[in-house]
Amino acid sequence: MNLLLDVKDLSVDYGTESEPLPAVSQVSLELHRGEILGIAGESGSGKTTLINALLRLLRPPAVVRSGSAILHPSSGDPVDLLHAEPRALRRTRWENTAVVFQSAMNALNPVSRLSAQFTDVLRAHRRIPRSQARERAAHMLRLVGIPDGRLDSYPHELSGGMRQRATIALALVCEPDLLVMDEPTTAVDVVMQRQILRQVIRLQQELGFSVVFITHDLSLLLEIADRIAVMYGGRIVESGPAGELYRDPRHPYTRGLRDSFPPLRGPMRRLNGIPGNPPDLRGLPPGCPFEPRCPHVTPECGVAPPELAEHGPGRSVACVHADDLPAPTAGGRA
Ligand SMILES: Nc1ncnc2c1ncn2[C@@H]1O[C@H](COP(=O)(O)OP(=O)(O)OP(=O)(O)O)[C@@H](O)[C@H]1O
Repeated sequence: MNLLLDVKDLSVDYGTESEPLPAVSQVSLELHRGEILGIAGESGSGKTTLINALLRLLRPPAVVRSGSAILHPSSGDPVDLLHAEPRALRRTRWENTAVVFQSAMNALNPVSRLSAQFTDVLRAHRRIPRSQARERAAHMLRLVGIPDGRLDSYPHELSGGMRQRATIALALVCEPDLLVMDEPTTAVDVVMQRQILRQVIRLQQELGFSVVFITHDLSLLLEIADRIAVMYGGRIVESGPAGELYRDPRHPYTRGLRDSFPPLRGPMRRLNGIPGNPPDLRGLPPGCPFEPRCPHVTPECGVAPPELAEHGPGRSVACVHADDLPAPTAGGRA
């Protein structure tokens, strides 16, 4: 089976009092083996809440209201990620799923040598002798360009970029099927950002895992992702093949997001921010959540939140104007 992760109608709220905050609403997505899925959206659009729900890392007051998330690992039975018992969950972590967080550079234990951090994880999940675990650690570090001589270094003895790469190598040490990366390049400069992206793509091609990559920067996703899902106000508002979605966004928010960041390749162009602020999730308008900021708003936008509907092969858009989106105004791009 080619499908690795199947998420259906996932909704997550914060707070259980009378007016909960709907951080993620009815999100459905599929991730195939060997695929890199990018999730983009402004701060507060629900990206982190979504992946924390999938990794079972949500803490109160977060509550999963509804939905399902099934992982189909390359070996073993499917895992119901939202309901797995703690033992099954422990097995799934590192073995099937791994995560690199926003603060990847600080994710390593500062008082433990790299070798110890790798062997601890390996010996908790594989019954292998320490010498073999050490060999595997050295191999993984070599894969991300860190020489054997650094195996016994402490994290503070490594440069920021090296720590970042070591964190990625550690996440991959048990050969997970799924690597989740939440803004892993936010803290590094653009040169290092590109190096890390290239490395992730190379590792992915070599080891064959799937990736969910979260960022607010759509142009960065164009470099790495096969498919992109754009979130706004806790919902997926557009998804599709990365190049197509970037070249021809059908949702005004996707267009705005694209035009807010400089492209990593090609000529410089004028940047246009999205006017207004992200929505207050406790007081969403009755119609499209993007309506108050949308340059193409018409009366029908205010009636009901548009459904995420299919628009051509592999593409879905939640906008009543997806088929007749006017050309961008001066300064923007076609
Ligand atoms: N612990 C919490 N309690 C209450 N509300 C929260 C909590 N964590 C997040 N939220 C709210 O949930 C919404 C979604 O937040 P989330 O962090 O998932 O978005 P995000 O897209 O990942 O943003 P960022 O890029 O800043 O991490 C936001 O409105 C946020 O304020």
